[in-house]
Amino acid sequence: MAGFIGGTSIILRLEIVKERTNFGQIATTIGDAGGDVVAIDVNRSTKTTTVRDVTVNVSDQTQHDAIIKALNALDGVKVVNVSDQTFLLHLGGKIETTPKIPIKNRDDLSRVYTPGVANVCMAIHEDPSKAYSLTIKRNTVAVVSDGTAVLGLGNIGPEAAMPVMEGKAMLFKQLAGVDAFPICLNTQDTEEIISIVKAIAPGFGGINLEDISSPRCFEIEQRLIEELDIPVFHDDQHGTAVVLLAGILNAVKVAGKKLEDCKVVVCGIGAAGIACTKILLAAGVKNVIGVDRIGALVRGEEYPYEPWNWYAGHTNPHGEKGELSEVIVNADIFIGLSGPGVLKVDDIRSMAADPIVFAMANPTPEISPEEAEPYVRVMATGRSDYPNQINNVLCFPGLFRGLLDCRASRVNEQMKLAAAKAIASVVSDDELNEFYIIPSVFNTNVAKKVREAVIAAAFETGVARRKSADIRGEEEIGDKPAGGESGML
Ligand SMILES: NC(=O)C1=CN([C@@H]2O[C@H](COP(=O)(O)OP(=O)(O)OC[C@H]3O[C@@H](n4cnc5c(N)ncnc54)[C@H](O)[C@@H]3O)[C@@H](O)[C@H]2O)C=CC1
Ligand SMILES: CC(=O)C(=O)O
Ligand SMILES: [Mg+2]
Repeated sequence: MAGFIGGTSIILRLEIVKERTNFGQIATTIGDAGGDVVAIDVNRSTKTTTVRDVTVNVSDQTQHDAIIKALNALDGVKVVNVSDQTFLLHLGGKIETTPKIPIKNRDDLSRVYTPGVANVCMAIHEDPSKAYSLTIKRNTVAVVSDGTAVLGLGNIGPEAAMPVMEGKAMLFKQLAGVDAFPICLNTQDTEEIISIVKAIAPGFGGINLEDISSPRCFEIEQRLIEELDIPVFHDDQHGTAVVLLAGILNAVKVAGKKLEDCKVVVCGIGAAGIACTKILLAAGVKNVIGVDRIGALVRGEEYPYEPWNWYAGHTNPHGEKGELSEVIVNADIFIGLSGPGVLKVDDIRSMAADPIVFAMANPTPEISPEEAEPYVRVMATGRSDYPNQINNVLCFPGLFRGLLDCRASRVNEQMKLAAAKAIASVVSDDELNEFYIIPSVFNTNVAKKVREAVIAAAFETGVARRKSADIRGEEEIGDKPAGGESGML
């Protein structure tokens, strides 16, 4: 098995000679090696042997290897096979296309396909806007990546990016009824990516750019916004920023801090770090310091990377210089969008009272909650296995549901701020506490509230292309598209 990141659940197929050992011994051996037995199934049994499938939670590759070694050393036990539940879940991919109507006979065939379909094609040819009512366009989003900044794993290529994009497509559908297609491109050339996305756009109601490294992601997004008439949204920038702001709005309430007075250190000044900084500045934060591998970004320095020159010119008002450990002193908030293990316990100890730490690098945060928790007031990560998951999944499903339903031409700042406030508002003041600053991904109110906020902002800012009366209510979220198109031919 390939090495794995983070905890996982493995299934061990064990052939056990009944006379030589018993299951108690096996369970003890697994436990002593650090594993947690969570399920046992009998696969087959004879008079002398039993084959059992034992599901075990393991925290890392070392523990995994230790368990196998200890079991193989037991008299009367043979490890026949080891499978990983996460890999099993990915076999054959995670999504499929399902027709909305069955083709039962020749008559159906002649309508959904040729010759009947030709009339529909010609109707769209005469009025291309009918693509919204007569094709899947009104409910589709392309999730486009080139595999260059996949989570925090880096440039791992388009094939390796597919599982993430399939996962995003699942979330789009389950949380907001949006049909999303994973599209991973075998090119890292900015112009080529722009031209490919423009070429595939006719079949889509929106474009979600994902895990494209900076600075190319900025130009790709900007050019596509200018050159396409459907909304284009780089999730790692804006989705992350929206959810970050939602979490910060609630975290400062818990910690009794005023956002505008906070000193904020952002580590990792790439796509997500820059967008998160921009939304914090827009929300009134005055003292943000950006830190990347070269240390704090300071006004007056010349950086080879253009976005950093902009960044340095708009942040760090007191010109603080140095490494993360130097500029984090007396900071109220740390935001990590860099990589694993960047933040140390001593860094947190040097922060102001009641520090807020958002270690958002995926899949391994800048510091583990176990290490940080004794020293922080509020701790959040991007992961689903800890409290306070700050992840763009809280934004993109509801945001695109809203964009598609009001047929917005673009995403603007007002929509992003409205979405952030909507997410924050799902946690009521009564519920708010250190371990619950952000709603769960499974809270169905999140996508509904984000959708409503986005639609309202789209109408206020004049980017909605449907009449408000044409848009049906929120009860549609999660089962089918909310667009009421029947009378629109
Ligand atoms: N929780 C969430 O919703 C999200 C989390 N992320 C995470 O944020 C991280 C960055 O993502 P992107 O901005 O898309 O990537 P990016 O490649 O555009 O930027 C990453 C930046 O972090 C810097 N960096 C890396 N290691 C560093 C270190 N040890 N010290 C200081 N700076 C360091 C890099 O130099 C680069 O400027 C990834 O781990 C990603 O998983 C990104 C988007 C959403
Ligand atoms: C969550 C996400 O989009 C990322 O880590 O890249
Ligand atoms: Mg991403």
